Amino acid sequence: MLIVLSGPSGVGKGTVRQAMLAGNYRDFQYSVSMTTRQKRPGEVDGVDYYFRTKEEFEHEIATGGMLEYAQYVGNYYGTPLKYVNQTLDRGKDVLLEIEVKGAMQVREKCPDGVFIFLTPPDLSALRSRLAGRGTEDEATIDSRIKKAATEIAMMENYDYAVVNDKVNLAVRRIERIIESEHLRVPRVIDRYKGMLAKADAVN
Ligand SMILES: Nc1ncnc2c1ncn2[C@@H]1O[C@H](COP(=O)(O)OP(=O)(O)OP(=O)(O)O)[C@@H](O)[C@H]1O
Ligand SMILES: Nc1nc2c(ncn2[C@@H]2O[C@H](COP(=O)(O)O)[C@@H](O)[C@H]2O)c(=O)[nH]1
Repeated sequence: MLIVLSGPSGVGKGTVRQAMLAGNYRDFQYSVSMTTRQKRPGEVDGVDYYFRTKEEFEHEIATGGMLEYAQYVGNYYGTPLKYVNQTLDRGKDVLLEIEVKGAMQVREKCPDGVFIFLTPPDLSALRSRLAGRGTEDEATIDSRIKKAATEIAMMENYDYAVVNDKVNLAVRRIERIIESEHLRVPRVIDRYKGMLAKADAVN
């Protein structure tokens, strides 16, 4: 199952994902994105992002290497296609943490994905989270907050909205969504088809 988690910058997507991976629900693989933005202190290439030049990123786009991509506050961000395909083929859930324009491209290509929008309790919480993170200057925080309003207006295109008031509560809400999505009859039938195909191959 492809799980897409969006929400304005600073809402806490990365924090919630890390809390999920540190807790009981770890049954998904995180897709590391590619970006042309500068590495922040402590970020590691291949772990936080694949940090690439604009030319390298554009080469990936031109050669069909991206599932989706978008420009966000002056930089490219995108999802490498190969990892997503390989991981889904292995029967694992994949989590994408991406902004709204990219998510809508994924919606077109993978309509049976699960699209979750993480919202802040209010815009002032968003600003104080971004400021508290200390990774952007004041002007960049302003650009990101400005973008947040249009991003929140895109929420109607998602399947679920989750408020990130408290990290542990947001984690629980997302886990419940994933668990019940796994029980949807078309997905269960798909899993049975896979099992039956394997049994046929053995007999
Ligand atoms: N529920 C919460 N309550 C208070 N602070 C939070 C909460 N969730 C996250 N934060 C804090 O908000 C800041 C931004 O969180 P985080 O980096 O996870 O956001 P993000 O949505 O992944 O941002 P970006 O899209 O820019 O990567 C961090 O300092 C984090 O510790
Ligand atoms: N469309 C995509 N958006 C992405 C991807 N990876 C991250 N993002 C989003 O970009 C902004 C800014 O991120 P930051 O790390 O510079 O704070 C944020 O909304 C991310 O979710 C991607 O692969 N595709």
